[in-house]
Amino acid sequence: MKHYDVLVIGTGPAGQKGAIQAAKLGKKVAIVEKNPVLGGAQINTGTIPSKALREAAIMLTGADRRSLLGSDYRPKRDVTIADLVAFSQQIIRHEWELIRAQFDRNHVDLIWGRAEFAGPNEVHIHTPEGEIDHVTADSFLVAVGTRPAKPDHIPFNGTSILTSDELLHLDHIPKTMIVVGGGVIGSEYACIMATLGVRVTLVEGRHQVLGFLDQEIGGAFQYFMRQKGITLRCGEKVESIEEVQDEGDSGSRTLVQAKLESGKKLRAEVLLYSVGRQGVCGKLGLDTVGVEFDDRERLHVNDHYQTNQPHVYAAGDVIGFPALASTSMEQGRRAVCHALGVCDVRNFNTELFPFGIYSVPEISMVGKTEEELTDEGIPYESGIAHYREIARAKLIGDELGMMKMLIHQETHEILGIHIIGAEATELVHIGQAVMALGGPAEFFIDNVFNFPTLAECYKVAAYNGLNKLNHV
Ligand SMILES: Cc1cc2nc3c(=O)[nH]c(=O)nc-3n(C[C@H](O)[C@H](O)[C@H](O)COP(=O)(O)OP(=O)(O)OC[C@H]3O[C@@H](n4cnc5c(N)ncnc54)[C@H](O)[C@@H]3O)c2cc1C
Ligand SMILES: NC(=O)c1ccc[n+]([C@@H]2O[C@H](COP(=O)([O-])OP(=O)(O)OC[C@H]3O[C@@H](n4cnc5c(N)ncnc54)[C@H](O)[C@@H]3O)[C@@H](O)[C@H]2O)c1
Repeated sequence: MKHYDVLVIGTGPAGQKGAIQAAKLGKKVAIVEKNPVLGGAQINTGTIPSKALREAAIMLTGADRRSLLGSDYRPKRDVTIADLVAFSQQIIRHEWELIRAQFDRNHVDLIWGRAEFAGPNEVHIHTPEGEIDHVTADSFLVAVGTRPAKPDHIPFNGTSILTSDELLHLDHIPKTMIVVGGGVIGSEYACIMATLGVRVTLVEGRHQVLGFLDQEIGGAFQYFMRQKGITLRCGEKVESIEEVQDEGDSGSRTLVQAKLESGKKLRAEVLLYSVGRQGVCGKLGLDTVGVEFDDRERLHVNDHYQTNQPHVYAAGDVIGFPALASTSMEQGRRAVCHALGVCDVRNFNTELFPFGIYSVPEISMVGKTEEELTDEGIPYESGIAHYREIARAKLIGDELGMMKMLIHQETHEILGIHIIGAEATELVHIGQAVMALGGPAEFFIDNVFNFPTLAECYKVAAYNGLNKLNHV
């Protein structure tokens, strides 16, 4: 039986970075993967394919540069989602090779198969050949991710009633689509599909899509969604979903019907069900170690990513919020550092996690929203930069975007950066760095930015906010 210092379960971003960190510390480490491919949701079903689809849709339609192309630019209809996703296959293959090479270079043993605990320090690996490998380790990192929630009462069929994983295999671009759930997945895919000319209706149980956004940005986003032709049904819940025969002018065809609790009936060719994700801990044999999970099969951990059994660590989506590729990587690395007694890992300020939403337009934020600052009684002023005032934004044809900088009224410390528009997810890191280093808004006044760049927004927003504070 092979023994390791650390055994990692799952090759998504949390597992990968945890395994590499253990190897860099000179430990004997193995990583187990049950799927025939490396990289988890980040590479195969989530981040990379959805972003590739978005880029392809934008390239095809010029959607983020409408003011240059004109608003009636539409893609050809004979392109399929699978064609668009094919664009991502090259990137995905490259990522597989990169991960594989990293494991090889760092002497991480890669074991293919499904891992299941058989005791406090023992794991059984059910290999693709139908055998069981027995492995022991001193510490474990559980990084098994999540899967789309698929409640029993929804008649998923993989062709017209779909999860976000299945959407990637759609063999045509539908004319109409219902999206259930206005979280990050629902909002991103609603925008991508609307960009491709699909008539989208989005149903969200709460009164706003992406409810965690600063309300002004959220309001602007909903306005842009409607401008793209998306019908928003907020504050509405889906009661039932079924396939029905529709007798239209062009003959009989099968459609999906969603009945809302309010009694409304919506019909479309395709329905995406994206109301959150579900853990996969049930089949991990965690009872044999005494590790508990909640009713959504997620693990609870302490600040060091330890479960209730100190030698079993967990990181990534399996531990819940914020459930991002970006944060999962860092959690995996930190968990392993703690397991191996490395305690001098530098500041990890969870208050400064950035959020990047790859909708059309892009949205990104770091720090507090206006609503949070008001609730917490922190006095602030807001500085706004509209993209239409920025030369670079005009050059690239985005005159609708905006940046909002929230500035402490007394100390002028930056409390939050909120951006909607082209390159928002890149731009936010300038603000994040200044916030992390405690710089005041005046930094942006004194700093010289390249011209023309979108980064100039920082100067304009800082002037706007500080002028308001000085009653100019
Ligand atoms: C559509 C979509 C878009 C997204 N876009 C973004 C984005 O733009 N930015 C961002 O930061 N995040 C994004 N995310 C989230 C991101 O993909 C996840 O946060 C991230 O992949 C989680 O990493 P992880 O390592 O925890 O788990 P995963 O990536 O889910 O990997 C878990 C791995 O564990 C394996 N595994 C499970 N059980 C076992 C077992 N018993 N034995 C062996 N192996 C096992 C699985 O096969 C899988 O390979 C997106 C997600 C989705 C679904
Ligand atoms: N850019 C990114 O960082 C990115 C992109 C995609 C996904 N992700 C991650 O993937 C995870 C899953 O995303 P998600 O969007 O599936 O889940 P989510 O939990 O973010 O959103 C689900 C939404 O569905 C709504 N909802 C629930 N039940 C409903 C019902 N019956 N009818 C109507 N609405 C209902 C909820 O109010 C919520 O707004 C998230 O943790 C997210 O962080 C991140």
